[in-house]
Amino acid sequence: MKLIYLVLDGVADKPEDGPTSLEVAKHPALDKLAKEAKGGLMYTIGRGIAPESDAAVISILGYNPHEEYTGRGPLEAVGAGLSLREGYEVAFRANFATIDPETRRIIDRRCGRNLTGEEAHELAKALDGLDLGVHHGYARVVATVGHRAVVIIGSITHRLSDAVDNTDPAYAKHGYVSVARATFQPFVAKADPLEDTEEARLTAELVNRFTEMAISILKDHPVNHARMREGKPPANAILLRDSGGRLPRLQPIGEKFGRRFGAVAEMPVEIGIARVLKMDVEPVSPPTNDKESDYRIRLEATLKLLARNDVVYVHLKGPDEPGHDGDFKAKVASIEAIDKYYVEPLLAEIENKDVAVLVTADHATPYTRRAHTDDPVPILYYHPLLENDKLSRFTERECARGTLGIFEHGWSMLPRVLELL
Ligand SMILES: O=C(O)[C@H](O)COP(=O)(O)O
Repeated sequence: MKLIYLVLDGVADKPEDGPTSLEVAKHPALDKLAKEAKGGLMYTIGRGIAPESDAAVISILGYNPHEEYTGRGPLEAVGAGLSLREGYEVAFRANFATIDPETRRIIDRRCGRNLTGEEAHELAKALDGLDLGVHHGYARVVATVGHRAVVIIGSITHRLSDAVDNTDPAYAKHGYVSVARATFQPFVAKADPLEDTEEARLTAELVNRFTEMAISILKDHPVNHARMREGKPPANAILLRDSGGRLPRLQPIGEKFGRRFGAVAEMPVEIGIARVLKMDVEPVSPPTNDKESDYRIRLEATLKLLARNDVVYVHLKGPDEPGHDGDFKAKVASIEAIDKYYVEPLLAEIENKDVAVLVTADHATPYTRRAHTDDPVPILYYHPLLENDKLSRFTERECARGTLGIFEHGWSMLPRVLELL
């Protein structure tokens, strides 16, 4: 039996806050699957942890991120095609953001979510290769998707350390796992060294210099003048988080589970994870406004990978962004689009074939909270030969009734599912 492992980024909400997006959305294909599936719930890393996607995805692919993990930065970097000079470079996930340059108050961490690829590319070009003026320090900057970028802080001569704090106040760094803060002071933070070493002090100094230099360069950049003329928020700062100095050394997933794994990934961090785990990666273009075409491309990639692999991991970003934006209607619409343009034709393709389907999320992004939370996510496991749980729909509350029970840690879920395959 083969397996399609579908992850809907941030699809879960907080049922205590009222009807969830999954409850309100019309998703007949997911519901059809639910009626023939087993259900369950999962804390993707553990209770009390509101994870970012990077550590959560590592976890739900069967790896305990508390054991061997090195942060999101290096994964974003490898997903964007960059490599790191270990010991002398530290990679960060970055956001172009809108701030008040006088007070450093953050107005929008994602500069209106309307930064185009070309704009981001131009802005990154203005910062890439920057000489930081001390310790032979430099910065490499590459724009990825929308307001997202990768920043690498390096030194030609001095060893650096990834033990430095985020300048993005929305996430708290707990070792290598960053956790979304429910509330935070909206100011560009100073990067503090997180250990008492010369390397960490020096890295923090370079990060802070880069942040200041970037603010003064971006302020007068023609892209920002044009954006302001159009009434759009300028991308006049760059916030850093999730430092890491090397890739995690994880056993390739094919070797770990004795099966061939393929991956359809839209965003650099998931592409990076799939590369690190040596999956057969079929990168697809980043999400656009044409959902019908986006999901057709993703379905074609899934079927191509299914022909030559045992498990295909598919990560769809869809519901996460409207969850962050607190946009309930858009979150509902994104679930409906996935159902109509991806799940429904997928089910038609695999009908009467030996293919099981697992559907879940990497974390909850409740539209009521506008951030990731530690709520458990629903799991639906359809296997044509297994007894089903008589669930009526794919929702948080329905899946909670399922016989798979509650997984306390995401990393124990995939081994269990593969055991049942
Ligand atoms: O969209 C992303 O890249 C992340 O999932 C959320 O990150 P953000 O809080 O910086 O938008």
